[in-house]
Amino acid sequence: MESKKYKVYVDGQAGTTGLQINERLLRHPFVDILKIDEDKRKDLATRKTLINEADVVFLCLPDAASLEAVSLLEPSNNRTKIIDASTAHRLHSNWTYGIPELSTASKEAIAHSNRTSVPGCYASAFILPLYPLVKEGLVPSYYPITSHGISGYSGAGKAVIAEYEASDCQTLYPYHSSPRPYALGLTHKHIPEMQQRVGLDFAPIFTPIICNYYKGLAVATPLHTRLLTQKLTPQDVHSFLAHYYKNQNFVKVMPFDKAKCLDSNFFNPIACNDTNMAELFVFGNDEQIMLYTRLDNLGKGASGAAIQNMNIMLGLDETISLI
Ligand SMILES: NC(=O)C1=CN([C@@H]2O[C@H](COP(=O)(O)OP(=O)(O)OC[C@H]3O[C@@H](n4cnc5c(N)ncnc54)[C@H](OP(=O)(O)O)[C@@H]3O)[C@@H](O)[C@H]2O)C=CC1
Ligand SMILES: CC(=O)N[C@@H](CCC(=O)OP(=O)(O)O)C(=O)O
Repeated sequence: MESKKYKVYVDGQAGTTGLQINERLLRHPFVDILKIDEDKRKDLATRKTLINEADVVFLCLPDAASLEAVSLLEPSNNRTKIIDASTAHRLHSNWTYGIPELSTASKEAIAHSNRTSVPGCYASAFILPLYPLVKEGLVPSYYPITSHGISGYSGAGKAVIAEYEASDCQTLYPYHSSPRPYALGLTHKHIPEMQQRVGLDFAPIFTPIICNYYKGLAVATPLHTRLLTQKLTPQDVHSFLAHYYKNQNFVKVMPFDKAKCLDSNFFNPIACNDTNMAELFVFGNDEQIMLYTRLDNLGKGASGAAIQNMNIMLGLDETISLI
């Protein structure tokens, strides 16, 4: 099976996510990349031909363009598999949500799917520790979750990258040098998938912060131990998560010992950069717990996750071209 070469087209291949997917495809032994000419990147007819010729299509586009790309599939085309990096299909019942580590059923669903949505970068980091805790009833579904995230500026796409990297950035955007909280209307676009995929009764209060470094993301979610369904210490929660994810290639629960996972008492949000890992941490005391996840927003937060999902959808080893 693994000797077959699959034709892969990346729609949006000049964007941040598209370029990163392309890098990983170039070292993938079982794919041939279908290229689009630079001047045809937004030409509907050319995109339609490539989309229908491909075995696998990655959509690395704004939401509206992703919806349009799906509409370009010929009605008779049951062969082409689509992996969408945008927000457009993440809550769609005909699409599979691409976090294979959540359960055996999640991975099976991806393996049998022709349509997979790559989760949001903050959403992946939020869902990974909370999903098993809610599923097992340790965190009640009615818990009023509050969470915050920090991300390098590459998460915001090429227009914002250009702002941060402009030679006159200091003059044009004097506030870009400091961390900038945003989405303070509490309607960040990842909140619906966070709530739905974890199975929370209430939308989490989630606030992200964009910072002046290129990539690397961390999401922190505090819990009061007295609001859990049973008496649990941070160490109990750590042991539970470590057991839950013990067989995963790309999700790792890090040592409970702070001396082993902090950098001189500081949490380092860039330590997963250039990997496809999501690393989970549990901190706290008898009263309060802090869940932390870090990942590369361009790796497990986007392009790495997209390739991992493709590997699973094609029945290949999920780690190909990712380690
Ligand atoms: N950056 C990240 O960390 C993550 C991004 N995502 C999501 O992935 C998607 C892509 O994001 P990102 O790569 O950051 O965005 P970018 O803005 O960097 O790239 C988007 C690309 O899509 C192209 N494009 C826009 N409209 C069309 C169209 N109608 N037809 C063909 N191409 C089009 C753009 O062209 P042009 O170059 O001409 O502008 C650009 O190259 C988004 O939905 C984003 O939310 C998901 C996870 C993480
Ligand atoms: C730093 C930054 O701006 N990050 C982006 C999220 C990146 C991402 O995951 O986008 P998708 O939901 O399209 O996958 C944001 O908050 O909008």
